[in-house]
Amino acid sequence: MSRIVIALGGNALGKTPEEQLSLVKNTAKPIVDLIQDGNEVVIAHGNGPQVGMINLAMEVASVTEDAVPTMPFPECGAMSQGYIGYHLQNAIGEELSKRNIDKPVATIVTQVVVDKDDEAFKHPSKPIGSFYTEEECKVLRDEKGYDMVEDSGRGYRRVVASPKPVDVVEKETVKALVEKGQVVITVGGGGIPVIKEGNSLTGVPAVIDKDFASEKIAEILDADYLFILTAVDRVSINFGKPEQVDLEKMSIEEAKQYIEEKHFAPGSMLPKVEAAIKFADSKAGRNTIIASLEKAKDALAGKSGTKVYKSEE
Ligand SMILES: Nc1ncnc2c1ncn2[C@@H]1O[C@H](COP(=O)(O)OP(=O)(O)O)[C@@H](O)[C@H]1O
Ligand SMILES: NC(=O)OP(=O)(O)O
Repeated sequence: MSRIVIALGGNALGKTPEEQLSLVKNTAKPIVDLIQDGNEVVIAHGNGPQVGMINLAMEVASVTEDAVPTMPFPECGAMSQGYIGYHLQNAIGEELSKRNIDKPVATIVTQVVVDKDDEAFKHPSKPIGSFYTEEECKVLRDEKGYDMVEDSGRGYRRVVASPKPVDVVEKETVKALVEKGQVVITVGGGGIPVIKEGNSLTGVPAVIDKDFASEKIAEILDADYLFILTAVDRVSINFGKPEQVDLEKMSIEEAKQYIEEKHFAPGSMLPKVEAAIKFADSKAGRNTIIASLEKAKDALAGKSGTKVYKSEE
């Protein structure tokens, strides 16, 4: 039996409520496979498209409707956790019931402490929401003051600050539930970023990378594995080129070398590999596996995915 923290990527959730409701039924299956095999599973997920959608909807509505107040960004992050968690916990609960596994599933609204002096606040880098044309991008920049960037030839997207996670506020609650054998969904969307001053926590307008937040909760829970589940079966070098090589494993040293050689795209594979290195390096026996959602069970058996490990093991 292993304790596994799973970070779910965008392909597990889709972009619209209808798409999400349908996709999470498939997402639940490989997760429940791991639970059925006796593993303790904790689930984290992204929220880039969802928090962008919620924030934009609230902004538009607050301008056009007197009855709708301006909704601060951290509250939009909290809404995204609730909305995604609601779909995920029901889908996982249903899949568990179908297999006659009696286990409660719950989503914890989770806050993650960040450093108010994190340099990331000066350099917005995390893409959220939809893709826009160049003309739409200009309108959003001028009228809403959004920071916009071109995203890998796919169009323009809004970017917000993405500070690193320092601590998880609700960690004792998560630990207690995991110890009781319950399935927990936590640090959704990387957690609601908060700054701690004295006894108070204040939300800040930012989106923490879910791969880094998943790594943080995996360390806190002393997990055996961090599973970063995405749309590709393995991490590659020379990705998308004729000489592409899909990797079964890489040591921390090799991974760092590949980062220097720029094999991993910033904002997509790079944070996953960085989170993988951090977890594998944090304590002997801890491994990260970057794999596809569908092949999570094969990845645990060493038949799929890319394992990132400490070389002396
Ligand atoms: N070196 C690489 N190896 C494998 N995939 C890569 C690499 N560089 C970029 N990618 C792309 O990164 C994607 C994963 O990033 P992204 O879609 O942002 O993740 P998420 O699943 O968290 O939403 C893969 O599906 C792939 O298209
Ligand atoms: N919070 C976060 O990392 O979201 P995405 O995975 O959707 O970018």
